[in-house]
Amino acid sequence: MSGVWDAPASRTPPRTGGWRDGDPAGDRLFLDLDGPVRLERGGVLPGVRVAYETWGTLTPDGGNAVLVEHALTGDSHVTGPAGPGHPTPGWWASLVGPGAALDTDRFFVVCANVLGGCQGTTGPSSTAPDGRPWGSRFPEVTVADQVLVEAALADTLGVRRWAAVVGGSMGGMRALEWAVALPDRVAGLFFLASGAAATADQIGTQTTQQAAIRADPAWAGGDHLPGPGPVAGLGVARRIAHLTYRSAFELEERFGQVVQDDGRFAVASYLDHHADKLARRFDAGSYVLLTEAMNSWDVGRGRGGVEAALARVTARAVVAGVDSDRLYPLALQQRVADALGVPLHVLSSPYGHDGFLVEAGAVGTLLRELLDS
Ligand SMILES: CC(=O)SCCNC(=O)CCNC(=O)[C@H](O)C(C)(C)COP(=O)(O)OP(=O)(O)OC[C@H]1O[C@@H](n2cnc3c(N)ncnc32)[C@H](O)[C@@H]1OP(=O)(O)O
Ligand SMILES: N[C@@H](CCO)C(=O)O
Repeated sequence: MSGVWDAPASRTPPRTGGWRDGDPAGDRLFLDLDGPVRLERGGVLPGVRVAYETWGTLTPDGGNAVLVEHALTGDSHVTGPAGPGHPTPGWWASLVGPGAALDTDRFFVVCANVLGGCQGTTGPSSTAPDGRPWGSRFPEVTVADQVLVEAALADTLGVRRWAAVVGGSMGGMRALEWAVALPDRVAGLFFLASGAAATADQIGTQTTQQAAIRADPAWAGGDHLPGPGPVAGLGVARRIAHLTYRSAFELEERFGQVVQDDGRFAVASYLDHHADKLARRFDAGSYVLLTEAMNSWDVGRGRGGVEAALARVTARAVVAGVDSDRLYPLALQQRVADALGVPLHVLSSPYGHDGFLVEAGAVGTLLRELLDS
């Protein structure tokens, strides 16, 4: 397996939590992992900080834990209002809580900001040992590296085997990597709107988004000065990405050729809005790093190919996709379902790839199916 931890976690927090930063209103917990952390592509990090949140209570045997994996611009905040450390309200807010699909009366739910992210876990905007941001010096990371960091978190929390690992989109990649790399630690797998390996179409749109960021003079080769940074480039990247996240049908129904009073096409105004919102809350360095991790995603790398890798999975699996998803079309989930010998669940939705976030009710029904089986 790629990526090796040379040292155990430097802190052993109590089972239901780690240490908090100075903000008493913050609901994130933190774990510091000592390095050196050797990454799949050859880079080394001297240590990694992991920001995470938990809901519910871990049972003494550690068997009721569910790991939720966020997507590209998500973070640890699955549920709850926006607040310190998480600029958006919970992205699957209705799915976690007492009586919810991820029922916190039964399950201990965990979500961590991904390695390379910008909401508390070590990433390009974090401070390197020399006191300056990592910036362009941050090493390339892969999905396998991200899962190994999460495995160290699981060890520290006292979770030997997850009741389920759950994720959509980029989160689905980490969920699948968990089930393949560490099959004895995953009892249930929920794989949604994702694929087993990056497609040329995904790599094409993601490298185009990266080019938009790099074309912004404020990118400064990945070492932008403190301040807003390459917000214009990041905004263009988000506009391109957001179009891939929604369906042509939905955009046509909502916006058509309508021109607003301010002279902008309504659809352009909508994309401007999403661009502005992301540029205010997300680091361009993390955006480039994480899209590159997605570009290099191939669960079959070094394992004899996708089907051979998926043959390692022992978890009960629920595999689902969205019928209008043009970025992660159903054929990608069908391949995973076939290899795992399970049916493909198709969510019917006009919202395209973002259906994995918007159609929370249907997602919850499938989650219950997995967790109650
Ligand atoms: C797994 C993860 O964690 S990924 C992170 C998820 N969160 C994000 O990506 C945050 C960005 N938001 C989104 O991507 C989407 O809003 C989703 C997927 C979360 C939800 O989708 P929807 O509920 O369908 O929202 P939609 O895409 O219609 O956007 C609504 C916003 O567009 C704005 N909007 C709609 N039409 C227009 C227009 N013509 N001009 C300007 N703004 C417009 C609305 O005012 C609303 O703004 P607000 O979000 O600031 O309140
Ligand atoms: N809206 C999601 C889509 C990517 O899966 C995000 O920004 O993370």
